[in-house]
Amino acid sequence: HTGACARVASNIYSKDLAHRQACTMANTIKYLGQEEAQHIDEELFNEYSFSVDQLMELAGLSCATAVSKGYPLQSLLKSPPRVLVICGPGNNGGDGLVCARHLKLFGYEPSVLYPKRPNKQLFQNLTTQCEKMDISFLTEMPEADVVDEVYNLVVDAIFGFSFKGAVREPFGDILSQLKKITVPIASVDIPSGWDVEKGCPDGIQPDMLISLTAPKKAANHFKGRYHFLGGRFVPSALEKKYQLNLPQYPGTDCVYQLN
Ligand SMILES: NC(=O)C1=CN([C@@H]2O[C@H](COP(=O)(O)OP(=O)(O)OC[C@H]3O[C@@H](n4cnc5c(N)ncnc54)[C@H](OP(=O)(O)O)[C@@H]3O)[C@@H](O)[C@H]2O)[C@@H](O)CC1
Ligand SMILES: [K+]
Repeated sequence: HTGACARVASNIYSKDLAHRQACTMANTIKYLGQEEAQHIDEELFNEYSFSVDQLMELAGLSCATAVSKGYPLQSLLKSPPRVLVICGPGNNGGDGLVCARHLKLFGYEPSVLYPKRPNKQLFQNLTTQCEKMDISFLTEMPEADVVDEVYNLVVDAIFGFSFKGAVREPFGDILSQLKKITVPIASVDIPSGWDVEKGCPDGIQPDMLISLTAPKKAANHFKGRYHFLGGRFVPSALEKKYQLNLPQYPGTDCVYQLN
């Protein structure tokens, strides 16, 4: 009888343990490897028929929203509320252009540095939209001391999850200036120059990271103050397939603060 009770108890215990483990798993957001991030990206476009413009708009809006939460207008030390947005040659740079446009609508004064522009209609359109909204485009990267003097923060939209290998110019020079600045850096999806999975101990050290769709493994090495999740566009079937375990975004918000 005692043995039966113990067996029942241990059965209950192991079921309880399994349940708790499942709950813990369910609550643990997945950090993606580079290939997995690229597969999800392809699936969103090919299987779910989203267009790049759609997802980029939501991604860029998430970034501007996260910036406005971490660095509200009234908290900025320098007036006018200038922000430097640095855009790279791929979709991460496109997110930056969208982010700049929303920052302008939120009352910030963004300036964009966009040194390597792809010859694609989407990026030309995003550039025109910014120009028509009186967002200035810089012709070269300011020195670190000028950045510190003029801008309240820098949005790093240089490289995202497709970055590989040694940094090529002009981005090497830009990243070396960013390592010297003291104003905060808000990185879009991945701190630029970091290996997407392993990070980069001597790379830039952003104060904010906005992970899009789901964090990438590099986010394990992020030491800044604010980690936001953005890109609230993942259909639940896709989330289940990749076991992303995304948290519930509050209400209608487009960002979720992870820490
Ligand atoms: N589904 C999602 O989650 C969504 C993702 N979105 C966003 O897209 C981002 C991924 O975009 P992506 O794939 O276009 O690549 P990205 O990382 O911007 O960079 C590629 C560019 O960088 C270049 N390059 C690479 N290595 C280099 C090096 N060492 N040194 C110098 N250059 C280098 C490379 O040049 P190439 O090799 O072609 O010469 C290419 O031009 C993702 O992180 C997120 O922000 C949202 O917009 C929408 C939904
Ligand atoms: K980035």
